[in-house]
Amino acid sequence: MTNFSNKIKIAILGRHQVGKSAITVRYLTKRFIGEYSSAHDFLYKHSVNFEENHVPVEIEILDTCSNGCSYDDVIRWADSFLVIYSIVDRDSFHEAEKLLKKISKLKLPSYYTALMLGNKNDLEHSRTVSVSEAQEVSLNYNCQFLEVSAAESYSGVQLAFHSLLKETRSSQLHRNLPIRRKLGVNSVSKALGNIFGKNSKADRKRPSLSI
Ligand SMILES: Nc1nc2c(ncn2[C@@H]2O[C@H](COP(=O)(O)OP(=O)(O)OP(=O)(O)O)[C@@H](O)[C@H]2O)c(=O)[nH]1
Repeated sequence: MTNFSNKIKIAILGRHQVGKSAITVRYLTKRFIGEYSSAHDFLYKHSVNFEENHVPVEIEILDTCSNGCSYDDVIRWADSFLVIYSIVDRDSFHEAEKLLKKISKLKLPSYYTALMLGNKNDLEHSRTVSVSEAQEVSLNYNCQFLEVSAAESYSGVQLAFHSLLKETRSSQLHRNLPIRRKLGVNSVSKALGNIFGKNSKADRKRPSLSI
């Protein structure tokens, strides 16, 4: 049995007015609320079932208020990050990229997961950030990418949170496996050997794939 913490800490980051609170509250209550007080950070504690085995996982979501703070403490605190920009605000996209850069520097060498989320895609007519450039940034920082509208769709917001949570969960599980059970080079090589028949008598002369 593993004895690691059954908790995931998510930080919601992004420029002011991109919809950080709208997305957080939409996920937690399924409702879209147009205006929020944004003078303080809010920490929400919640229990969710997003895995096939239906074991509830404790999550903490920190909805930050973008008051010009550096976020350093928040970045050190969190295991995973929802980095939000608005598809109608280019500055917020550049800020999301800067935040991903900062997270990757501050979290090294520890593992973290991140999802870059373009919000307000109901405002397609005013779009200033294309999907392809956002995809490129997400590839550069090895994070997931999605676009949603907190105003129009609960399911998109739920998908974003659950994709992030699933990735975070599987990385936690993998890191807590005993070393000999992790899929190392040897076991990858062995698995490929099985697939390509390296170990079967009939195929011994087949060129083997070495890693
Ligand atoms: N059209 C549209 N408006 C949205 C959407 N999500 C949020 N908004 C609006 O955007 C504004 C900012 O939303 P907030 O959730 O307060 O944004 P925030 O990032 O938490 O703001 P700060 O705390 O000030 O940084 C509000 O007027 C929301 O109603 C969306 O998906 N579509």
